[in-house]
Amino acid sequence: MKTVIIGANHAGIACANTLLDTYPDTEVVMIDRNSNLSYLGCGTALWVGRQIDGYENLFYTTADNFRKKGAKIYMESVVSDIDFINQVVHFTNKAGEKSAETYDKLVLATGSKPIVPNIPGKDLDGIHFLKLFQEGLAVDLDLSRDDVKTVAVIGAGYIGVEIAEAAKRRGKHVLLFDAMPTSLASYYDPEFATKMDENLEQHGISLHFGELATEYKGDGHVTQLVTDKATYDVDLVINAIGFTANSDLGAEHLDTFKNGAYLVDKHQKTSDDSVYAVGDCATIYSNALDDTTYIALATNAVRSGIVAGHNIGGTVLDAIGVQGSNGISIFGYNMVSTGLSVTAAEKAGIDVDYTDFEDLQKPGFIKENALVKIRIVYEKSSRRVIGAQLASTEDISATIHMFSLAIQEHVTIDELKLLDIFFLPHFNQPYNYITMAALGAK
Ligand SMILES: Cc1cc2nc3c(=O)[nH]c(=O)nc-3n(C[C@H](O)[C@H](O)[C@H](O)COP(=O)(O)OP(=O)(O)OC[C@H]3O[C@@H](n4cnc5c(N)ncnc54)[C@H](O)[C@@H]3O)c2cc1C
Ligand SMILES: NC(=O)c1ccc[n+]([C@@H]2O[C@H](COP(=O)([O-])OP(=O)(O)OC[C@H]3O[C@@H](n4cnc5c(N)ncnc54)[C@H](O)[C@@H]3O)[C@@H](O)[C@H]2O)c1
Repeated sequence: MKTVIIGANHAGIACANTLLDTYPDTEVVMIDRNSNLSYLGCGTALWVGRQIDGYENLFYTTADNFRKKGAKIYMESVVSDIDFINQVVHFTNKAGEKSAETYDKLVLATGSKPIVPNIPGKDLDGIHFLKLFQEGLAVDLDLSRDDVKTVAVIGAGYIGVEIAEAAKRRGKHVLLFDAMPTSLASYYDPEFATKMDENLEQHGISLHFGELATEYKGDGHVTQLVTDKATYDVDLVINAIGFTANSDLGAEHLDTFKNGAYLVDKHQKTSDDSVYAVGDCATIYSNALDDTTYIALATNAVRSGIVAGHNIGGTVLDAIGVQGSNGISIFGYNMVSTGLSVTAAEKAGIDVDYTDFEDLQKPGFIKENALVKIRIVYEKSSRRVIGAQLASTEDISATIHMFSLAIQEHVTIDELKLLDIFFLPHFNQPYNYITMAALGAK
């Protein structure tokens, strides 16, 4: 059995490792257009903001590691065409040489691409995206220039907020724009997102929400950003208005979701029996929505790669769906969420209620202590938990995993009320915030 994997980043790597480690008789061929693989984009803001020493440790494997395991791997090779009928992948290397590989099974792991704001001036110099390692390098280099004083970040989602913090840490004047009225609006309800907004403002970031960029101006290099409200002098722009699936290769042959992602089943199989799709180029099943959706996260990429690897290798393994669990930590303020916010649930047509609670993490007699804010979202009719949000300067990150499992297992808000949660003053209160929030549910 010969498997060709197009895309050797997180999803493709997870699939290749599963096949190579568990099914040694499988022949694996990997093809990627990039010169590097396994870059953890989550570290870009950390090294650009000088919170870690450098980017070297943000790569967790190499092409040679795959060669050692017996795979054939082509880097800097762009797949231009797939003959799905004869099962052949055509690609071209950096030197312009054309090659082809036949397959028994094909894995599409081509990931995502940043959405480009289609406005005048978008091709000026000094306008960046932040998907690839190389793009992080370019931003880092520009931030090192003394004449770059003002940075505009378009999009206050995860990438935008993280890179705004990084640019501020590099001493720049930072303007952060979003079409929505708050930052992080896709992940948190306004009661939580505004806490992050206060945090950003307290650290000197200038917020421009509900404001749309309409034009970039400059003579070769960007010097001004025009929005529907004002014109700003800027030296650098970073676009971060979301990702969409990179699915051009198979879009005509395979069934796709509304954003173009390949529609996959529980085995990561597409509408073609020989073709699987994993990671950001594929759909994913949301247990909160109880429906197919699109969530671009490295965590989902890895899990879906493992599922495809086992099914191709011969072990039937069903994907169990995801909750879209996520987290962010900005200037020491931590926020985590899973499932749906009230806003997202309403948008999806789910009738929900929610319960909020806020208290110190630990008993008052403990000095190192901080407020924790929690919201649990549940469906009115079934009372199943479908979302949770937490915010604190304490590390509350592990709590969200429990809510992720609760959503996956259809736990109701009433079942959470008397859940056995341990108490130790070093960690939490006897009347801890999860129990108190659950008990407060209508
Ligand atoms: C700045 C940043 C921070 C992030 N932080 C987090 C985080 O903290 N947590 C989290 O869970 N997620 C995070 N993400 C999202 C995460 O990086 C993506 O979800 C993840 O990279 C998806 O992995 P993937 O392998 O599916 O796709 P990709 O990483 O997009 O990889 C696709 C691969 O396919 C190759 N390819 C595409 N087309 C072709 C072609 N025609 N021929 C050959 N090769 C091709 C590409 O070169 C690439 O290597 C972040 C992303 C960014 C950009
Ligand atoms: N900490 C993490 O887990 C982490 C970190 C970085 C990236 N990621 C993932 O990578 C993917 C891409 O991140 P992202 O930040 O680009 O996307 P995102 O979806 O997190 O945020 C995009 C933001 O852009 C805004 N927006 C959309 N169109 C706009 C427009 N025309 N003008 C102004 N604002 C506009 C949206 O309201 C949204 O707030 C996401 O799936 C994200 O979850 C995750």
